[in-house]
Amino acid sequence: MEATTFVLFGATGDLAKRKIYPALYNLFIDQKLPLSFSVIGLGRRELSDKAFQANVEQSLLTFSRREANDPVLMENFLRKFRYNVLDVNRKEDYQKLLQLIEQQEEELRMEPNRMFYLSVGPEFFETITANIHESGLGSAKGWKRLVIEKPFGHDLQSARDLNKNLSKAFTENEIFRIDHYLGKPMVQKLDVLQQSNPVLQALWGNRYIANVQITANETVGVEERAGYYDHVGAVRDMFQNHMLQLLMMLTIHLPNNSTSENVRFKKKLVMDSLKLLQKEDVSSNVIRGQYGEGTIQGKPVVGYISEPNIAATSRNDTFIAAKLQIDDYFWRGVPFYIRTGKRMKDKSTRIVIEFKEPLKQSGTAADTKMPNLLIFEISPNEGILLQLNTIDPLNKGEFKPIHIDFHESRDNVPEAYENLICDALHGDSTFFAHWDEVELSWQWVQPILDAYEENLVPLHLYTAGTYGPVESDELLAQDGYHWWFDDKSVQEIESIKGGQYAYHTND
Ligand SMILES: NC(=O)C1=CN([C@@H]2O[C@H](COP(=O)(O)OP(=O)(O)OC[C@H]3O[C@@H](n4cnc5c(N)ncnc54)[C@H](OP(=O)(O)O)[C@@H]3O)[C@@H](O)[C@H]2O)C=CC1
Ligand SMILES: O=C1O[C@H](COP(=O)(O)O)[C@@H](O)[C@H](O)[C@H]1O
Repeated sequence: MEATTFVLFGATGDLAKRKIYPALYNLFIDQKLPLSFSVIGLGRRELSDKAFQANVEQSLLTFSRREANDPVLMENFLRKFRYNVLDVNRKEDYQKLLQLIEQQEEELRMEPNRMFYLSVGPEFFETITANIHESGLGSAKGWKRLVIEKPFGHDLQSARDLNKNLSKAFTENEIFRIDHYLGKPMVQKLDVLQQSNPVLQALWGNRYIANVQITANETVGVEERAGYYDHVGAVRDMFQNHMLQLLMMLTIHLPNNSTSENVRFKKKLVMDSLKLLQKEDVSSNVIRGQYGEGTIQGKPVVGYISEPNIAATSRNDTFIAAKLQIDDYFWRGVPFYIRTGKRMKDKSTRIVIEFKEPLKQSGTAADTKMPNLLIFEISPNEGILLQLNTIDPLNKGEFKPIHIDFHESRDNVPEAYENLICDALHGDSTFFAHWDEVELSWQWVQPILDAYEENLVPLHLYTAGTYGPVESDELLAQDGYHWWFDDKSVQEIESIKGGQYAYHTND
């Protein structure tokens, strides 16, 4: 891998500590970092290199999933880290940074390849990229890359404005927009599973699939992020990015040995085919919710408007469920139900594919028969489960669902940030959000934002520790379906199977 200077804006922040340093450390242990690699951490506070390295070490001890107690390994890793004070608004700080980088590249005989990672608030993105451009930091002979964290805009117009400004300093091929759901190992496997298994390939589309359910439930509430979250809500925080990315990754049809260009092109096709909602239709296709007080894992929790720094009058959404339709050859007629919420009963991100029931449709008595389900467990557990029907040996004539279940041990699963940083170091943008799809995602979400703004969609209060407002069940019920793995469906299956079915986990 090519020599790289990893220039980290926001090196003293929360994301750097919790995700970026542990990811770099794991890549280092697995020998996936370039041999010639150095990190320059940036922030306003004064820190010596030693103090910075001590902070990095502390974050590894706290957050790394791997052992961080081998002193030699640790020393070798920390030696790669240096710190430099930089205020994003001070032009002279960029000149000092340029000198430091050039000096280091010369000392270490490194090619001038620079990866600029913006782990700072989005309000700084345009200032930083303009200064990288003007200062000459981005003009070296090697390659340059920009890694940015969501949010990529606040609505369609602001996303377009942001992109226009970033494009003045970096080309689209140089911009790596992180959506950490695209780094989750199961999400990265979705296309391979489809491409390399004819049994799945043959079933992939509207001929056999009745509906698809994509869920990302969290048990946590707003935590200490009121300032951010109360302005974005579930629709911007999770739906516009993570949830639509899951939809794209599941539904694209890729050729064998596809490239990042193929992925980008096919994702755009999916988003282009997504039926747009009119503002007036939002209330019949989208359920907006906000959590009230309740109990999570036996502990009482307050409602959203009683959380610290949230106004008692806040109408912010903490839950969204929506019905989407892809109007193309493969998916026409298959409803996609997507939901995500905070303070839900359990922590689970999963995709459930419910297959059509040919026996029921042809009028054959099959009351006890369950539909075939294919479930991709994305996190916190990773696995694939297939539900098939067989005959109950104790009660002939009755169907009994059986489960073919594969689960990956959590220890074997790399963190999303490891995968993504490794890909960015290789210049592979397959699992990053490309501008086309980001723009089309905002375009799809914009009528929802407008309808919320104009209060055209009711805000349903749901009890913390449940599966969201009952209205979200009705969204499926009107089409003859229900959410799988909520209490009702679990009981239904258990009553037939006579055993423990669900594998719910906690945050
Ligand atoms: N934390 C998380 O889990 C996630 C965060 N994100 C995104 O990542 C980004 C960073 O988030 P997070 O780490 O939580 O934020 P923090 O508030 O914890 O950190 C912000 C960082 O920015 C630096 N900073 C602030 N102002 C300036 C300035 N004027 N000049 C130079 N540096 C400055 C701070 O350093 P100093 O104070 O030393 O100047 C600090 O290192 C955001 O865009 C966020 O939306 C995305 C997903 C998850
Ligand atoms: O991006 C975000 O994701 C997290 C949920 O991520 P997960 O990997 O734990 O599923 C969410 O809590 C946060 O609000 C959002 O900004």
